[in-house]
Amino acid sequence: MSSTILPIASRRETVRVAWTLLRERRLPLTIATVAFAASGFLGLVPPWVLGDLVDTVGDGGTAADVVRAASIIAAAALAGALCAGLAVAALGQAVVPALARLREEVVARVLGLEPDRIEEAGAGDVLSRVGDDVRTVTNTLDEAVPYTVESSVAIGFTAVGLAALDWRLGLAGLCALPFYVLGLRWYLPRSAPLYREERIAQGERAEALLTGVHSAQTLRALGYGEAWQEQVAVRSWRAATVSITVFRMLTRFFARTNRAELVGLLLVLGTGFVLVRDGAATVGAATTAALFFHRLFGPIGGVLTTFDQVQSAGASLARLAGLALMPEADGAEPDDPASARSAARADQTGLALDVAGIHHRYRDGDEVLHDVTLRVAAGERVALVGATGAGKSTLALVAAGHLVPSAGARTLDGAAYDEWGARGVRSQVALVTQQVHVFAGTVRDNLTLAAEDADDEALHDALRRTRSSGWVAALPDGLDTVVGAHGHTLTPAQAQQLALARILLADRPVVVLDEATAEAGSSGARQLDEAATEILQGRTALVVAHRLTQAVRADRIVVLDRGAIVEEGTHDELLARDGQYARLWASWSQS
Ligand SMILES: Nc1ncnc2c1ncn2[C@@H]1O[C@H](COP(=O)(O)OP(=O)(O)OP(=O)(O)O)[C@@H](O)[C@H]1O
Repeated sequence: MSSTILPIASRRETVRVAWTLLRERRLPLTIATVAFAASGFLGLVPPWVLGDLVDTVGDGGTAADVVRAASIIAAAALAGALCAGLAVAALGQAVVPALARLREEVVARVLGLEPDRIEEAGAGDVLSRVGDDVRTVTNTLDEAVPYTVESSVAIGFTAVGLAALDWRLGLAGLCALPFYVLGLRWYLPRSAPLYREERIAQGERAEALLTGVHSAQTLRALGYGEAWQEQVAVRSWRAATVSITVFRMLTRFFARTNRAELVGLLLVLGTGFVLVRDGAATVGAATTAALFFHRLFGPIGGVLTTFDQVQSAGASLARLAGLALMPEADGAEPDDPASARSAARADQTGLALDVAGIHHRYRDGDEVLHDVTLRVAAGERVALVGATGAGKSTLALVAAGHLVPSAGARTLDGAAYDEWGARGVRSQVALVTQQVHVFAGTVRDNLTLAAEDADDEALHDALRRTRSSGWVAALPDGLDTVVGAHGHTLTPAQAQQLALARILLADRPVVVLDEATAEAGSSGARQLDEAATEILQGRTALVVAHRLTQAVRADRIVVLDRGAIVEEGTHDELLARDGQYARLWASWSQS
């Protein structure tokens, strides 16, 4: 299940992460503590003054006594509100920057995740952590945490005040405690797993929706549209069912807290009655005790009702802390075998790439690659062809090191991918996929991503070789034109050409090409084919030939059918064999 693949911090680790973030904010934390305590103390004043007033009136007090009592209550309420406001503001000063830092760390870790790790975990899990979990923790810190702290302080002061009136009244109030504890003991073991289940169900629903939205066209083209809708419906219903179960559990829990309140108040009133009857306490003191206990309803209810929110935020915080505690982006460092090898092989043309016995199954899906073994010799250009859904892109991702296969071995220049490390492989193998991203920035920024130190001459050379010089020169500011989300919009073919130019600048010995931007026969396709020919020159290349013209020029063509290699040879050999490639070629040529 997706949630088990990315780490979740233990309770101790979560507390450690929270404390590490909070301890730099000692001053606002101290102010918050003092202000909360003052507000808790001031909250005792109204019940105490009212109880006192009962005795005063009983002893023949005047209207002036009532006015005095009302003034004291108003002043205490005002001061209490000011202290509570100050406390909440100071708490915000402490926790908001801490949360911002946690969010930054989480985002940094997510950006550093290897694509195959995200693939394995499911983008939904990652997104629900940086989205839902951050939102849950933020909302809880905004409302539930200040409320919980304020309520807890009020409970503490009121309990002490009750006992200070008369220890027997304190004891009577204390008798309600086991009922609250029983309620919590009923609630806690049920709530934590239910909240976790709710979060997982929400993550899976988000993932199903996202996949559906991003791959709508492909799913429809493959005839999976309805099946996927069914999947989304099943996951949505599951998320809704879990939420309904959570709601039911909360209702039963509230019934238990009401029972505890009833028991406590009856006991305090009964004890007060006995004490007054025996002359051990005044009516005023008994009134104060009942008001004290009644005053506990709000804070206790507050703590209990926010308990679930705080617990739920705790679960979210553990998921965020799990990401924050992950080591920073893994991979091989410059002095690892990757660099040593690349230095040793710098004078040679490409590196040999081998995949052997590859099987792959996407999460919850059928196997899409079955025992694929393929060698691309150093400097060789191999084209992968096959019908839609045959597994070409999957094999390309596996070969490029962007997807860890379910089984099988991969080597580069004779050394296993594990030995190279993720960064090591990436330092040798460039991948151009069907999803090309134009980064927000200038054309120059988009190019120098691949080679920071490239000068204008190198950039222009890369543009020329990828047939992009013309349209880049025609842009309002040439190389310095801002493109991407808020800039000049590039056509898909232009974006693809930029991606190819980046590959030239990155200068990797092995290239895996899986682009399908341009329609066959269009001038865009011709230019892209020329650009591709240029970047594959002198490199080991595995090319997913979406347009069969890309296959004709390959040294060898490999035909995939339903996840298995069924034919291999040159264009002429395969045409002569009159098998699957010949049929694909015939239908391609006619279209
Ligand atoms: N991320 C994914 N999650 C689940 N299944 C996937 C994923 N990507 C591909 N598949 C499935 O794996 C199978 C092979 O897909 P793949 O994209 O590798 O085929 P292809 O030959 O490249 O197809 P095309 O020419 O349409 O790109 C298909 O059944 C596809 O639905």
